[in-house]
Amino acid sequence: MAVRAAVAGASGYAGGELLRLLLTHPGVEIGALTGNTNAGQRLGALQPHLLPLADRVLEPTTPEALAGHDVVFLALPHGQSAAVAEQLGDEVLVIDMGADFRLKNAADWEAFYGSPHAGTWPYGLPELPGGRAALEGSRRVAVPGCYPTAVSLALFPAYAAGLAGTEAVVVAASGTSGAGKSPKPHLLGSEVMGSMTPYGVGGGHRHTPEMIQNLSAAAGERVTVSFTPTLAPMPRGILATCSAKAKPGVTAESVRAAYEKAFADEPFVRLLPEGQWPATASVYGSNAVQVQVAHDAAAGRIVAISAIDNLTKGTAGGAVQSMNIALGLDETTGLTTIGVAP
Ligand SMILES: NC(=O)C1=CN([C@@H]2O[C@H](COP(=O)(O)OP(=O)(O)OC[C@H]3O[C@@H](n4cnc5c(N)ncnc54)[C@H](OP(=O)(O)O)[C@@H]3O)[C@@H](O)[C@H]2O)C=CC1
Ligand SMILES: CC(=O)N[C@@H](CCC(=O)OP(=O)(O)O)C(=O)O
Repeated sequence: MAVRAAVAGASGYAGGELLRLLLTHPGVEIGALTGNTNAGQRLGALQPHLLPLADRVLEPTTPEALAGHDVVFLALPHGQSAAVAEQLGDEVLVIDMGADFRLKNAADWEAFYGSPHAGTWPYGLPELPGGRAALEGSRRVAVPGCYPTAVSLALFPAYAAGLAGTEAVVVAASGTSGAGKSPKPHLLGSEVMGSMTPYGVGGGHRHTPEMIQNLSAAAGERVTVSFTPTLAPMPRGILATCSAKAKPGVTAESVRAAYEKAFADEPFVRLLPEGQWPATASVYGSNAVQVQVAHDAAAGRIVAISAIDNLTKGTAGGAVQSMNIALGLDETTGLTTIGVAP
């Protein structure tokens, strides 16, 4: 029997991508769709690509609208999820696509998000060591941020195998949908087209503590991350270029072997054949993650590169993958690794 799922934030980018995936998920029936300023609007006016839902009308995000569902997805801005979640019963599976429950350390949350910490939920990145076990049977899931998904998957094998030094350096380019749908002056078409710009430079980006949390857990010691995000003139996609010092004795073969072992049984992560490099175009609209790794012997560094679709594996696809695990469904149900080209 299908589970009934509500989506709060159905008018946004993350909510829209989630609905695109849920529409073809055989185990899900789509229930209430809620918004904020767009409550009362037809979904067809806001998400014209979701034709089967065009005549559904958005309700306001209230406990009454979200009641009576087996699963509630929260695709709301940071800081909005906790108040909604606490009105939902413990038996409902609540999947937060925002940041509210991702961090374990309250001081990190307060420093980067500037509000009291709401708590910590099981983290929705099954590929991390112990990741699946944390999600099985859970009724709460914190979906990772898009950059931490790309960066953690690129680097954790090197840390889990004890190959990498504790100071990681990451430069990642993201498509503009990562910033959400609400208008922002630096995201006007004429500002973004034909240009690339860094932002959040110097340790200021709120995804930094989340990457540190994941990589430190894999390493078993504190890892630091120097993270520079970059805005790229494309609607979707993240390309993360990550590196760390290679520990003494590391070779190209030992690095390759660690990555082959980490991803051997992963349905969504593809370690590319040597000489082939990840590309955002290859994962567009799919839940796939492309990874490649190299040992730069001259510089003494491990260089790992990943590509994801920020809206799919980076949020909505990751949310569906975690839902499947929490509900005991096949993890890949409703998800594809098949991209769109050209
Ligand atoms: N975009 C991305 O690549 C990723 C996004 N996420 C996370 O997903 C969440 C949603 O992001 P995204 O879809 O990009 O953002 P959008 O700005 O595109 O959408 C925000 C959604 O939240 C609703 N909303 C805004 N304020 C409130 C409120 N006070 N109460 C209830 N609903 C509200 C909006 O409704 P309305 O339009 O009706 O006002 C809209 O549906 C965020 O937490 C984001 O961090 C996570 C990973 C990647
Ligand atoms: C291009 C762009 O602006 N990206 C967003 C990341 C979006 C995301 O996935 O993160 P959250 O879920 O934590 O919001 C940013 O850098 O803030």
